[in-house]
Amino acid sequence: MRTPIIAGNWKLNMNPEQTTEFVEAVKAKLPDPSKVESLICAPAVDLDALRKAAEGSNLHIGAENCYFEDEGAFTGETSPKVLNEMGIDYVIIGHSERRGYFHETDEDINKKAKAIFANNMTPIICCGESLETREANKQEEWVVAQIKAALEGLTAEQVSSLVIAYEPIWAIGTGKTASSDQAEEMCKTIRETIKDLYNEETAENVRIQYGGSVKPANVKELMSKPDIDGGLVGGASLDPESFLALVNYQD
Ligand SMILES: O=C[C@H](O)COP(=O)(O)O
Repeated sequence: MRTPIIAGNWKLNMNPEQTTEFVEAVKAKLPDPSKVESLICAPAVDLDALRKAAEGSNLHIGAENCYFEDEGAFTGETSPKVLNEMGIDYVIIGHSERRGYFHETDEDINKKAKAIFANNMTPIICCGESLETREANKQEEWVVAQIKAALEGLTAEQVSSLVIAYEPIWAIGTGKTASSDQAEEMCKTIRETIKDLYNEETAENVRIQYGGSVKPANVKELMSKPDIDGGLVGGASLDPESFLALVNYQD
């Protein structure tokens, strides 16, 4: 049985003071973690404040990116080793904004996934097609290729424990959500791909989120789909009331 996971991705928003205020506002009202896992992924500069504020609560904490080397001459990068030492649980990798603006490749994403596992954290691997790819009806082959490349060389045990976020680029920050049927269709395809690459047990264990204009008004409908195990939420995760409505969607 997969535990749903609702994650906020704050992107380049919030400072340490706002982070502390946000956590203070939500931490007593988060759902039982056996029912829904609540997670905030924050900019690296806010992670220390996030960890301190979330201590003793049901809030998991994540980073939005990391490098694939633990240390060395890599100016400006974030070490997965240090993220683990800081008590970070999850790291988002392969977000379309990283792929697009920062030229992150499938190969980088695969190396990052391995580095995150080597440092005892869990990757959230993002995938998703552009509007152009969807209009050409090539979205399945696109996403399947991204998944195969990201998982290259990972064990069934590792894949069972990780999270995949399907985020169609045309639905991110646009207010245009994929329909719950479109989201389900791709999440099912991803699960079938993992079954083909590994086995049924691994496919049943892996958690797959949908991301792209998820908000309190549509979360319940999306979460009612059998292959959607959570949401990766940008804009609607920045407000404490909205975040609480998302994580408490079962109430
Ligand atoms: O990682 C989150 C996604 O990019 C979705 O962002 P959004 O909820 O603002 O559309």
